[in-house]
Amino acid sequence: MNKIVIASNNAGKLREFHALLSPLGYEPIPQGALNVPEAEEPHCTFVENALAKARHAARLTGLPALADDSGICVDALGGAPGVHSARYAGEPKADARNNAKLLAELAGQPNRRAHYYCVLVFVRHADDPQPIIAEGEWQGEILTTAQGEGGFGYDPLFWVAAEQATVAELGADIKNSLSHRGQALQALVKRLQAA
Ligand SMILES: O=P(O)(O)OP(=O)(O)OP(=O)(O)OC[C@H]1O[C@@H](n2cnc3c(O)ncnc32)[C@H](O)[C@@H]1O
Ligand SMILES: [Mg+2]
Repeated sequence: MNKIVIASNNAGKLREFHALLSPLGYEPIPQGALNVPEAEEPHCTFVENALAKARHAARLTGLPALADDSGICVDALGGAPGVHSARYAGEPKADARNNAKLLAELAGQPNRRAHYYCVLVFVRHADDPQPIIAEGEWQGEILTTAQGEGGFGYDPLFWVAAEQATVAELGADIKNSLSHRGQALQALVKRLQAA
């Protein structure tokens, strides 16, 4: 098995990585299981934050590491919350408060267009000079009330017209086959397997 430490503490992401990577012969290990504390994410781009998280986990474990930095970008809010999605409503991170803030910011706003964005960074070791980087994007709209129980984060508010459902109403397999994270992971794995 190819062990990869997943440089994330987000239970929703970890579930999705497990489902996506295990069938491909990788053994994803959450960084928390190896006592890696959460990394700083001080940067203003997703890719810089993902690189920082991947290097941090690889440095502390000696294993190859995969990090995900992602978020929701709302057109009418000029791309916010973007890289600040996890802490949109402040500390501590909380999906319910983030969703409530997003609805409040968009009250009365007819333009509900948004996209999820995900960048994945894989490093073979902490100082890897050639990280593998892949990205994915998923277009949708922000509803005015939450619908569905699945997924995590902003999923109950994110409407996918092609499925006539919010992401929280899609099964995990369908989400993984369509999502920003699923798309990025497919691209990353192709590059990993070619390397
Ligand atoms: O940094 P790690 O430990 O991976 O976990 P995190 O939750 O802090 O992750 P990010 O810093 O990348 O912030 C991403 C936020 O964007 C949102 N998000 C990203 N992908 C999502 C998805 O598939 N469904 C719902 N919300 C998502 C959600 O609020 C996440 O907390
Ligand atoms: Mg984070």
